[in-house]
Amino acid sequence: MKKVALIINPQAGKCKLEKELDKIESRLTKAFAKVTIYQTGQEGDGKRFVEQHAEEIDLLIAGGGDGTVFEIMNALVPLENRPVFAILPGGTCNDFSRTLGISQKPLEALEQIIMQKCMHVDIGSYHKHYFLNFWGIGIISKVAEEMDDANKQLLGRISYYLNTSKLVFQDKAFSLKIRSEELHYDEKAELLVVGNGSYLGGIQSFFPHADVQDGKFDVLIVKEAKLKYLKKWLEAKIQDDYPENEKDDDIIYFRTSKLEVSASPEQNIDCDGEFLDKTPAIVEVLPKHLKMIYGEIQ
Ligand SMILES: Nc1ncnc2c1ncn2[C@@H]1O[C@H](COP(=O)(O)OP(=O)(O)OP(=O)(O)O)[C@@H](O)[C@H]1O
Repeated sequence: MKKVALIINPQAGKCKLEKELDKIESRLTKAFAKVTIYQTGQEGDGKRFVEQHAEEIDLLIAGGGDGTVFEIMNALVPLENRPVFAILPGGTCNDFSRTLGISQKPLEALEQIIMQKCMHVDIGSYHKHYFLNFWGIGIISKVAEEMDDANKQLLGRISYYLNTSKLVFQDKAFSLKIRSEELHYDEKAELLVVGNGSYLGGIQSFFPHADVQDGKFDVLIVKEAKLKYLKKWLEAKIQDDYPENEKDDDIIYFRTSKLEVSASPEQNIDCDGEFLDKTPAIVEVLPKHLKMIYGEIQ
C-alpha cells in the first residue's frame, strides 16, 4: 500500500490522538510513500473527505472515537472502490477496534496498522445506514439517551453498566415483531440487540464469541430485563462465556443474516451509539464488505 490518508478528529477522547500527532505523522511518512493527514473541524468533515478522496487511496485510517469511526465508515461502505480501512482508536470505547484486536495505545495501534494484516469483515446495514458493532432498540437506546456527559467522562465505559442497572427497574416493555428465516417473534420485549462485533460500551459483553466474517448477526431478545440478567451479562464477561439460555424463556438468542423488525409503540434505533431513525426497519448483513486491518484477535 502506497497512498495513505489519516482522518483524525483532534477533539476526540480529550485530544488523545492530537497529543501524539507529530509522532504519528513521522511514523506514517517513514512507512508509506504518500501520506495525507486531514484534521476534522466539525461533524460532517470526515464524510466529505471520504466522498472526495477515498477512491484514490490504498489505505484509509479513521483516528478518533466511535462517533468519528461511524461517520467515516458510513461514507466508505457505499463506495464502489473502497480502500483498506483501519481504526486508530482515540475515544472512550473504540468498540470495533477492540473486536479486531487493535491496541488501545495509539502508537502501538499505529504499528499494527503499518504491519497491514488485513481481513474482510461483515458490516450491518439498515435503510442505507451502516454499523460495525450493534443495532438495538429498547433499554439499550435508553441507556445512551439517559447517560449524562459528566458520568461518561468520569467513569468511561463503566457508566454504561451503571445506567443499565438503573434502567432494569423501570418498565420499558413494548410489542416486538421480528420476521427472519430463523425466528418469528410476536410478543412483548424490553430489549433487542443485533450484534456484529463482540464489544459494546468497551466491554466484551453480549456476544464474546461474535465472528465478524461469518455473514451472521448474533441476536438477543430480552423479554423482561430483570436485574439477574445484568448479573448474567457481567458474569458472562468475566467467564468469557455467553449464558446459554435455552432453559431461560425470558431470553432468546439466535443468529441470522437478515431480520425485519417492528415495534409498538415505535422505538428509537441505536446504531453503534448513534440515533438516526425509529422502527420499523430491515436489518441486514453485508458479508465481508470491508477489508480492514486487524491486530491480535483472541
Ligand atoms: N474537530 C471536531 N470538533 C468537534 N467535533 C468533531 C470534530 N471532528 C469530528 N467531530 C464529531 O464529534 C463527534 C464525536 O466524536 P468521537 O465519538 O470520535 O469522539 P468522542 O466523543 O471523544 O469519543 P467517544 O464517543 O468514544 O467518547 C463525531 O460525531 C464527529 O463527527
